[in-house]
Amino acid sequence: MQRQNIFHQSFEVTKEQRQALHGHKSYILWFTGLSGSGKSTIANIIERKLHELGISTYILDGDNLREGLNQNLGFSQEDRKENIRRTGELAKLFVDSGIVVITTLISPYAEDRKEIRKRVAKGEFIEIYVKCPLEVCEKRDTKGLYKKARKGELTNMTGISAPYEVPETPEIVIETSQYSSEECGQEIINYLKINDYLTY
Ligand SMILES: Nc1ncnc2c1ncn2[C@@H]1O[C@H](COP(=O)(O)OS(=O)(=O)O)[C@@H](OP(=O)(O)O)[C@H]1O
Ligand SMILES: Nc1ncnc2c1ncn2[C@@H]1O[C@H](COP(=O)(O)OP(=O)(O)O)[C@@H](O)[C@H]1O
Repeated sequence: MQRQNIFHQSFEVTKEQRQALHGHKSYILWFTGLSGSGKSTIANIIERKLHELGISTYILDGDNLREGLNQNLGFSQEDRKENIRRTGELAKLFVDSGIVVITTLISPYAEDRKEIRKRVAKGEFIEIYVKCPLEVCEKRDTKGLYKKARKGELTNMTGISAPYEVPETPEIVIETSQYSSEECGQEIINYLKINDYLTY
């Protein structure tokens, strides 16, 4: 990899100026959790609520990114690492553009999530652990993936044949087997309000 002839370019308009134009801060709402835990459902609710509050948002969804930007990646530990790294870099660019970016990747490895936290300024990485027991996710099985994994038709399935490392100190934990999706969404909005994330 040739990095020695690369020169970082700076431009006149700053992240802070873009944030001021939008009228709010920009940051990453990084959802992490098992397949079927509720990441996409809650992200959808959050985006709607933020949109109604006049906040500019964008969702980076794991499945959707794998259709394009990350289409050459599978589900080995190495590929997941690259998947998270690329998505983290993309999310960082969204933050620089002044937009609130919501990511909904399983992101099962603690180290990969920590790397992204290190790449952005303090307070710009809000880790949201979507907590839900494997048995509940498996019962939901909205995509039929757990069934396939149990039958041996799908390898490296998170929670079954690949690990999920629970976040140690996430900013927010939501329990989707205990509370309704609206209640979980509201909990995140409350966190953002209390911690002054909804204004500039
Ligand atoms: N083996 C295996 N394990 C887990 N998930 C699988 C697998 N194969 C396909 N899928 C589908 O891919 C979605 C997860 O992709 P991600 O990019 O979020 O995964 S990761 O963060 O790189 O671990 C995941 O989406 P969610 O169910 O929304 O989590 C599935 O739709
Ligand atoms: N409290 C809840 N929060 C989120 N999803 C819930 C909840 N209760 C039931 N569900 C259901 O669980 C499923 C979660 O699927 P999804 O949001 O696609 O999960 P993920 O993106 O983590 O794979 C959806 O069918 C949703 O309707």
